[in-house]
Order: sequence, then C-alpha cells, then structure tokens
Amino acid sequence: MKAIDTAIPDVKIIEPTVFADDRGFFFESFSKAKFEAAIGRSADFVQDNHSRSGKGVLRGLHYQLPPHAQAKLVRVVVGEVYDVAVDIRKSSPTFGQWVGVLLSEENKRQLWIPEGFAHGFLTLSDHVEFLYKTTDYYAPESDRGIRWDDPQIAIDWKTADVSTLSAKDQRQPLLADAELFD
Ligand SMILES: Cc1cn([C@H]2C[C@H](O)[C@@H](COP(=O)(O)OP(=O)(O)O[C@H]3O[C@H](C)C(=O)[C@H](O)[C@H]3O)O2)c(=O)[nH]c1=O
Repeated sequence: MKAIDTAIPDVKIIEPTVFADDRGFFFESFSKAKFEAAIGRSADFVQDNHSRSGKGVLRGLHYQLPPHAQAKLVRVVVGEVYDVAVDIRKSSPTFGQWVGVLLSEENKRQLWIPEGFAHGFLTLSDHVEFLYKTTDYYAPESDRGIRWDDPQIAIDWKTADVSTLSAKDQRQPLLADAELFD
C-alpha cells in the first residue's frame, strides 16, 4: 500500500496493493505497521463503523471535540462517494480549507482523516456501503457538525445532487459559529 499526499498535508489517500487473479482479487484493507509507517504516526483504532446509503445522501460534516476527537480511516466497499475533509484547527495554516476524493468499490482507495477535521461524504451511486475505523469511541456529548454548504468553506460537491440530509445535518452551524479545535 502507499500513501498519496493531498492539498492538506495531514490528510492522506491510502492506495492498497491489489492482487488480482482469475478468481477475483485480494488486498490487505488494513495493516497497522504498514499504515503507521505510511502516515508517519501511530493510529490506535478502537471502533469500526458501517453505514449504508442510497444515492444523493450527504452525511456530514461531522467531528468529535477533545477529549474524544476521532481520527478516521474511511473506505467504500459498494458504490461510490465524494469524500470530504475540512481542516477545523484554528491554528492550522490550512484552516477552513478542504480536500475531496472519490472513494469507490472500484478504486479501493481509502482516506486518512486525522483529528481536527470535519468529515462528510455525498453518495454518487444508488447503493453505498461505507466502512471506517475511528481512534476514539462514539461520544454523543462531543459530537459536533458544520453545514455541508457553508459558503465560507465553499466545498465543490461536483454538482452532484444532494437529495437526503438527516434532520441533524439540516441544522448544523456555520464554521464561524461552530466549536472548533485550537
Ligand atoms: C457515528 C455514530 C452514530 N451512532 C448512532 C447515533 C444515531 O442514532 C445513529 C446514526 O448516527 P448519525 O446520524 O450521526 O450517523 P452519520 O450521519 O452516518 O454520522 C457519521 O457521519 C460522518 C460521515 C462521520 O464521519 C461520522 O463518523 C459520523 O458522524 O447511529 C452510534 O451509535 N455510534 C456512532 O459512532
């Protein structure tokens, strides 16, 4: 596997080594030692998550505040999404900037999103199965969000239609009004 830099240094695309043969394919979807060497830091995941969505579903932008901040390693095993991470560390030189990556069943790419980033994705296919690992447990009291269409962040969702948002995501605050990371 290899790590590919994005426009925000701490956010990395992880591309697995896929072994294809006449049966299909095999790849290591996660190997702690190889992953930590590729990102240059430790990552102790404690929780795996799995969500299913139809087309046009936008989940996000979400994060957990310290002391329950979560780093995430996300991937798609069915379908395709446009996956976005937003730097919400006020002291960061890339504060308020975002990166977007196509993650799909076909490209098998993963995205490493460290603590201090809001995360969300928009589904591009009729059926999406989204899997991810987190470095802290779910802590509802620390769960926060930011509006997916905040004009200050100005994410280009690739003109894909957003047809379904949770009630929570319909009322997320703007970046300017959100509790952020120092
Ligand atoms: C995140 C989470 C949720 N839940 C429960 C809480 C709700 O009753 C239900 C659905 O939760 P929610 O609507 O927050 O699910 P998503 O909108 O997919 O949230 C996720 O979406 C974006 C893409 C993220 O990066 C986060 O990991 C996560 O916030 O699952 C749990 O029991 N454990 C959990 O870890």
